[in-house]
Amino acid sequence: MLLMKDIVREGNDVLRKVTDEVTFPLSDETRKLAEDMMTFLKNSQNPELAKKHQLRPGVGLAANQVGVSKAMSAVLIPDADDNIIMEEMLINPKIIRQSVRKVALGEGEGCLSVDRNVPGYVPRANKITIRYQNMDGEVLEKTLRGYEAIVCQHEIDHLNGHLFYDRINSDNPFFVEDNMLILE
Ligand SMILES: CNC(=O)c1cccc(C)c1Nc1nc(N2CCN(c3ccccc3Cl)CC2)nc(N2CSC[C@H]2C(=O)NC)n1
Ligand code: NI
Repeated sequence: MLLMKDIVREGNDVLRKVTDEVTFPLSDETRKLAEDMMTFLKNSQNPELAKKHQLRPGVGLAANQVGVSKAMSAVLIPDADDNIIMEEMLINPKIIRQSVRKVALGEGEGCLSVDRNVPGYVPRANKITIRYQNMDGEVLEKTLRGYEAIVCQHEIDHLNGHLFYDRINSDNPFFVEDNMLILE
C-alpha cells in the first residue's frame, strides 16, 4: 500500500514535468498503480487507518506525486456525511470548457506534496467540463462546479507540472478577482 514515504515532495523535478499520455489497454503495472492511488485516498480519509499509518488526508492524488510521470489522477470526494460524491480515475484528462467566473477555497489549498502552509486564495474556474478516459479507456465528459471543480483543476495542474501556489497572487495572496466566489 502507498504511504507518505512514497509521496514525492516539492523540489523533486518529477512534479514540474508534463506527464506522459497513458496508453490503452492499461498495463498490469499501471492498473495496479491506479488502484493503489485510490486506496491511498480511501485510507487517508479513514481516521483509524490515517492515524495508524500517519497518512495526511487528501481527496486527490496525481501519479507524478508518487514519482510516475503518467497523466492520471485519482479523485475521491466525500460529502459532509461521508457519502462519496465523486470517485474517479481521471486518465489523460483535459479541460474542454471553463467558466469565466472564478472560485477559491476560503481556507486556501493544501497538497500532499507540499509540507507547509501556503496562505492565499487559489483562483480557479468555478465551472469546468473535463474530457478524460476511465480505466477501460472509454472517453467520458463531466461537468463540475465548486469544490469538485477545484479538486479536479488541482489534480490536472499536477499532471501539467503546476503546483497550487503557482496560482496565488504574489502581490496580494487574498486578492478577490471580479465576481470570484469564495468557498468556506
Ligand atoms: C491550507 N489550507 C488548507 O489546506 C485547508 C484548511 C481548511 C479547510 C480546507 C478545505 C483547506 N484546504 C484543503 N483541504 C483539503 N481537504 C480537507 C480535509 N479533507 C479530509 C480530512 C479528514 C478526513 C477526510 C477528508 Cl476528505 C481532505 C481534503 N484538501 C485540499 N485540497 C486542495 S485541492 C486538492 C485537495 C487535497 O486533497 N489536498 C491534499 N485543500
Ligand atoms: Ni496536490
